[in-house]
Amino acid sequence: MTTDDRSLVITGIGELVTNDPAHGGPLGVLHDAAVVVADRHVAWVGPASQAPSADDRLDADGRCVLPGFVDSHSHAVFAGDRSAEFTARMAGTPYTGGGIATTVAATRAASDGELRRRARCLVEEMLGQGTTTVEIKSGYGQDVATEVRTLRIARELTEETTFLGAHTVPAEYAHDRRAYLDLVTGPMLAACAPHARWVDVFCEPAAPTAFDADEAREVLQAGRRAGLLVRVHGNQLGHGPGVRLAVEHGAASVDHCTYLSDDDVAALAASGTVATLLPAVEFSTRSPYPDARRLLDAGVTVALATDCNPGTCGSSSMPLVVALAVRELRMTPEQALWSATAGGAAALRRADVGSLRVGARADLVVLDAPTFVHLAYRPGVPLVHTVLREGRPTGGLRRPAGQPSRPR
Ligand SMILES: N=CN[C@@H](CCC(=O)O)C(=O)O
Ligand SMILES: [Zn+2]
Repeated sequence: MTTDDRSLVITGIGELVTNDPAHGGPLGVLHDAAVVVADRHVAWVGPASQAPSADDRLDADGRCVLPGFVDSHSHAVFAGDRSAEFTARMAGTPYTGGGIATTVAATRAASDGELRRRARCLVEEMLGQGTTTVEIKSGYGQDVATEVRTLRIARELTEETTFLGAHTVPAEYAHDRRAYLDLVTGPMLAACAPHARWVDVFCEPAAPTAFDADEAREVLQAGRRAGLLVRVHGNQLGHGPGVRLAVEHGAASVDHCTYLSDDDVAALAASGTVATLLPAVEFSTRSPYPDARRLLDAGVTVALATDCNPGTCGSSSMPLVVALAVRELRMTPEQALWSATAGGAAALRRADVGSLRVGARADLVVLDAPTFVHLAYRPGVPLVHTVLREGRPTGGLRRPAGQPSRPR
């Protein structure tokens, strides 16, 4: 199939989601469509009957094709396992963020090789489920050496890397938070900034080891001075200052947004900050879901992401997130798919991913389904047939040759 110097035409697309409003509606859906890929980018989109020829051809055989998912929030570099914490939570123990210390200890003790192997596995797992762009945070090192190690490994896997030294205050600084803030905003930031695009902070006064408004402001200001762009973990466990702080700092995104005041919603609606919702976290922590409809009705841009991490979301699956967004957040299938693709791109300030318009990166998913609605209609079913990243086929979860597709 396509290499850098060979073009590819994908024909037989029963339903094509472009996310290009020029084709109508936010999803820009075309039927009986074709896409031409050249030089790793989308070169042509239109009716199959008018498709230009290309060096190679892929017949989608009536399947649905959509932009690759953009998972704008993950913590994919870590060691250890917290399934026991999950079991306790299912028996009624609430999530407080305290378990992060368990992952910090395991991550510090792990070799680069182990961290790299585990992170690669997770990113491969994501790719097989249609995620072609992923953001990865540090935050399980919480010392200079381990934060740098985790960011270097993240950088091998994605350009969207985030410095989250201010995830929680580690145990050795529990009685001197000031000293940890000085470390995070001083030597740790200086060592990490070359490996990161973003700075993030867990601003959550309800969590004893996370950061309050003044502390979080200090972290974001230092990150900006170091040339990093801002994103924030906020309003996950209770009402608080996270959203206001994110808007005040021109953050690309504030993530979680479970507990919002009317002022928070109004501030988001008047800002360029995306609200990123992470419903697989509420699913995995048995917590109340965020009110997506309230945000959408107010005109806030909403993204959906996994938050894949060992504590609050063991899932790497954007199809699961889309299904939860429809079932539990009451988003329409159209809204959920947009938020999981174009919304994620907005949350990462990326114009080149999240859509299949001419000039976009040729990141696309062929679903073994006639319509994207099946992502929510058939939850838990491996519907991803083929994934192309930058025009190249990936291993994905392709059905072995000769095995019949399920009826569409
Ligand atoms: N809220 C903070 N951080 C992660 C959870 C990290 C953990 O519990 O290990 C989150 O986004 O949910
Ligand atoms: Zn997170």
